[in-house]
Amino acid sequence: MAALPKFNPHCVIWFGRPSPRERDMLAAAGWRMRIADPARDIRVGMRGEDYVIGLVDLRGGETSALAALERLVTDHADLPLLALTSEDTPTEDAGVRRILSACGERLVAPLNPQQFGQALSSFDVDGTCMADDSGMIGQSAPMLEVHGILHRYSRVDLPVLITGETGTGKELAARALHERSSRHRAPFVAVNCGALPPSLVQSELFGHERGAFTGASARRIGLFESADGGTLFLDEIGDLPLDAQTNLLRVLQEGTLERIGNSHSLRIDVRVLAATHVDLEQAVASGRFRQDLYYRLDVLRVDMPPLRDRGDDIELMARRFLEAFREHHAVTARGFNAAARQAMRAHRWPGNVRELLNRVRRAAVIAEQPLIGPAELQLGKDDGTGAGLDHAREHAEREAVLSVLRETGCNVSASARRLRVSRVTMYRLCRKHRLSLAEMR
Ligand SMILES: Nc1ncnc2c1ncn2[C@@H]1O[C@H](COP(=O)(O)OP(=O)(O)OP(=O)(O)O)[C@@H](O)[C@H]1O
Repeated sequence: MAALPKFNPHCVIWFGRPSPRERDMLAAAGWRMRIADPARDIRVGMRGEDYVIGLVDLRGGETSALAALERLVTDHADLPLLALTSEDTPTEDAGVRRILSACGERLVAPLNPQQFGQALSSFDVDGTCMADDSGMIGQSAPMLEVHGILHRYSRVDLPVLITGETGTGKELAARALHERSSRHRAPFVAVNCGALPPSLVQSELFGHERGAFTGASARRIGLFESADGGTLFLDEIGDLPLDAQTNLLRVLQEGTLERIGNSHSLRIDVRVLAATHVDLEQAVASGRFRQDLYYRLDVLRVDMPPLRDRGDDIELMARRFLEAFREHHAVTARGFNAAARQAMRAHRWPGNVRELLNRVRRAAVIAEQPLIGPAELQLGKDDGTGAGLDHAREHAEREAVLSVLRETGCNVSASARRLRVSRVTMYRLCRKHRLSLAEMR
């Protein structure tokens, strides 16, 4: 069980019906429990020095209980809340979404003692849920979906393909999968396939014997062997040369590998997670990626949503990034003004979370006032209105180009005719909005 919060005594108020196993789990972890009927018993809060967390049990999803739970989260905005859902929770229901977004963290039944302990201990002294162990922040609907998927996928040992634009947190998602899995005590090894020199990829991944090739002066253990018992994360898998793809396929099919210069097969127990920001189906079609390997890797898939689709998470993350930066640096900035918040909402974030992190850090360094404005974030004019309108126009233009390209199957002449622009302008618009015709076709 993970370390529990330092507060003592600590109590979980369970709004719903815990099972005997769940009661035992809490008791074993040293937590007291109070069971409350959300429809009747909603007077909760701190008693003396008690540290109280509310657990909103959304299993079952009966309408009357949901309405009471929604009232509860509204009336107790100060109470740190944890949501518990199951597969039958109507997560698309607007009321359920409101409840989930008010909760710092969501757990999916059946509860596992370790994840439960970690979730409880992730509440800080102010009762704010920080992030899970992997550091993944986000409570928007697309991120709640990702958390749910990661939770389900962490319980099995199959490969996972993680897709998404650059900087959306694919590596973080891979770490979360590892940390929530039964392999979490064994190594997590991450490798960027695109950064490995093609001539060394095989020996980096699978290792080599002394004298296997010129320059191999000693035996070398490959990354697969280093990750034995744990997880190997292959980032930018689309960049893996074809010969290495063949060997990777063999490891996935047979669970064995051979070091270069040694024909002896080694049995290996590694869960492979792979990520890509390019369209692998396109790479298969153009012969750059083995189809059989693609099918092996694409058993389970996680699509990381772009930051621009994550709503309030943008501001939440910006605040957290600023807080984290302030812990180690003496800076004046301690928040964001309304115009900065508006500019952040309007920006399209092509570099996603990495871009947000960098803009916040830079702004924290240069800001001379306690509240950061759009200028420090380099997001347009300080009044916010101009920035918002410009971005809205850009956004509308991109959406128009994208939708006409989709309708015409990326036919440039037909798209140009529909938008009443020349073909040259059509190409210019695609470049401007970073729409790759090759990848979209
Ligand atoms: N949900 C999140 N909460 C907090 N930090 C995040 C989140 N998502 C991403 N980050 C941070 O953003 C940065 C980029 O994340 P990461 O490297 O996982 O993205 P990626 O999709 O793997 O990028 P690339 O495609 O360039 O390899 C990292 O510093 C990471 O810690």
